[in-house]
Amino acid sequence: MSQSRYVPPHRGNTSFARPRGRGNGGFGGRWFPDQVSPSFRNDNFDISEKFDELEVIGEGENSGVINFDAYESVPVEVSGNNVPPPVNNSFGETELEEGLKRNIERCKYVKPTPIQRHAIPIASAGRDLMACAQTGSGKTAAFCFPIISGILSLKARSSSGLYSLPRGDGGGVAYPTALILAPTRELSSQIHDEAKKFAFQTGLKVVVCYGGAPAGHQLRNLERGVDILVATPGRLVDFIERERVSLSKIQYLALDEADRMLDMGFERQIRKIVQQMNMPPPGSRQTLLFSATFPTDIQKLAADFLTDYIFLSVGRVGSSTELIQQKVELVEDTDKRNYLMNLLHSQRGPGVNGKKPLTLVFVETKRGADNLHFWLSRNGFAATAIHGDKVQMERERALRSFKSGDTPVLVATDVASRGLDIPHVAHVINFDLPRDIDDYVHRIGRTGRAGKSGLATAFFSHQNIPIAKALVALLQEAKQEVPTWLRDYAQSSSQSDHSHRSHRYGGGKYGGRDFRNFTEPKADNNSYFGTNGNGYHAMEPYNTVTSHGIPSSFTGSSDNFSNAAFGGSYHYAGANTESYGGDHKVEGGALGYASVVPSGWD
Ligand SMILES: Nc1ncnc2c1ncn2[C@@H]1O[C@H](COP(=O)(O)OP(=O)(O)OP(=O)(O)O)[C@@H](O)[C@H]1O
Repeated sequence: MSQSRYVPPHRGNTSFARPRGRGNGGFGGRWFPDQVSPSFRNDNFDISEKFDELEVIGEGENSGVINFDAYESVPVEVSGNNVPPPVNNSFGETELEEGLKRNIERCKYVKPTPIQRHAIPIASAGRDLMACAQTGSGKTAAFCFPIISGILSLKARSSSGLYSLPRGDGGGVAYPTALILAPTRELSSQIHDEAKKFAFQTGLKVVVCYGGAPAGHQLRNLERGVDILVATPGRLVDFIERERVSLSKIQYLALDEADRMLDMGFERQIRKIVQQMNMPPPGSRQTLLFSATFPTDIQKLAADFLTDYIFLSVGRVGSSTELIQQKVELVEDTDKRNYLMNLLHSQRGPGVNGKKPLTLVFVETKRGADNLHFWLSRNGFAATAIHGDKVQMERERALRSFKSGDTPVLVATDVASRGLDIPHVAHVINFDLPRDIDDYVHRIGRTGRAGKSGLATAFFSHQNIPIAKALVALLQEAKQEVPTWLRDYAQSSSQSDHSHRSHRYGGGKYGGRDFRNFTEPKADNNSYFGTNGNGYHAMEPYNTVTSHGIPSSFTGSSDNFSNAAFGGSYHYAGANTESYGGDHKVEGGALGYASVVPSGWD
């Protein structure tokens, strides 16, 4: 892809009315030559070679060593009214507060990543934002920086008597100014750590609340006051209902993995938190939604939480980064274990810096994770497992032991698929492919982060035919080799069209653009898009700037989603409860719709 300069759309018009926002031995298992599956033996794919090409970096070395060139050629699309221009090449150009800038330097962040270049000025200008960028490209800082900076400037005004900024009422109720929501305990803990680093010595208090850990300690932290609260939805609702947290002073709301947070399972809780618990409405708070994937139907739901927002996509939404080398192997279910064993054995060698490359193995169910973990251990592999049925201490222990390299193989459900930033993950293996292509994108995104290369191998069995078409589209887009047999499956699946993904993604295309620009005009568009005061009219396309060519064939999703997705009732196109095997739960929702909670999620 050729590089091209981004031309800001409205250089002359960047002022906004709202004042507030300016602002080891693990692979030494037994070798079973007789168990090598014939297809593996005959395959040209020699994984040990691939590993020689991979960079394995030291703990914490992600910071400051981003290979920015890897991100320069990605397309950037931004749409909305009066879009603030991006900064060029340094954090110095941003309007971020000095205390934060010092911390950015301390963290060795030399220059902003593309998502940061665009998102920071937008969010600093007080604008609502729906932002998408590839996995591992620095989204956490992109929403943390403007929030931290914004609160710091609020505090400056507060100390000069211009503004009152409470943290707590002294009577045990905490009043955070910013709320960052994330879907899993581990991710919220990670965001908390990051935010604390960036808020170092600024006087800001960052507190985290998540389920599975004793509430007492978290409550004591809250009692001491909080500026930025990072939370998982369940624990937060609990604390609000116990009147230990009030959202009435929220000025900033950020949803990380926003599409997941608004998808089935979480949407009800998020609506409760955002719309039914005294949080200031859109327009009186700033809302930032971030993810690597943003299906069109979820974009539409998300519009309820935003006002006059800017849509920003860096890299095609839902696409995987070209930094990850993707392989898809045809492996029947009965062969998967042998295949895996061969892959793990072939990852021989000491690795870089004496560290073993870490391998993350995704499976579909919690029971499957336990079984595979047990089998690997019995066969001499230093492995551990993480899933939603494990108690928090076990989850933390598993992650620690994986990160340290003591158990360089981690078997996981989707609970580990989103957001986790673990240095050294060199290989992601989809032992079971997910049903949803977005989950695949997030899973493989645990490698190839911050400009580093990575490897992802998927075991494709006949059960995965429904995802074939979307997988082919994704591989093509990421300039990866597409096996002929996979193309054939994709072809046959589109003929029989039994893929529910095709409903959601318009036949394998991704919801990669601001849905406001390509929704079919309808007579009742204004009311159709809800009562959120967006002032949005779908007939008039938003100002859209694309930094360089998005292929003309790429015209967004041809959604077949149900109109009902906008109201209280939500229908997941094509999904029914039978289609979810394993240990997915179906819950009757208070709003009268069924919610499917996939295994392993909090
Ligand atoms: N400007 C920067 N300079 C150097 N390192 C950076 C910069 N921005 C982010 N990083 C590092 O890049 C890594 C990936 O960032 P982050 O976890 O925010 O990615 P992400 O886009 O949120 O990924 P995901 O979609 O998986 O959640 C982190 O280790 C982070 O410290």
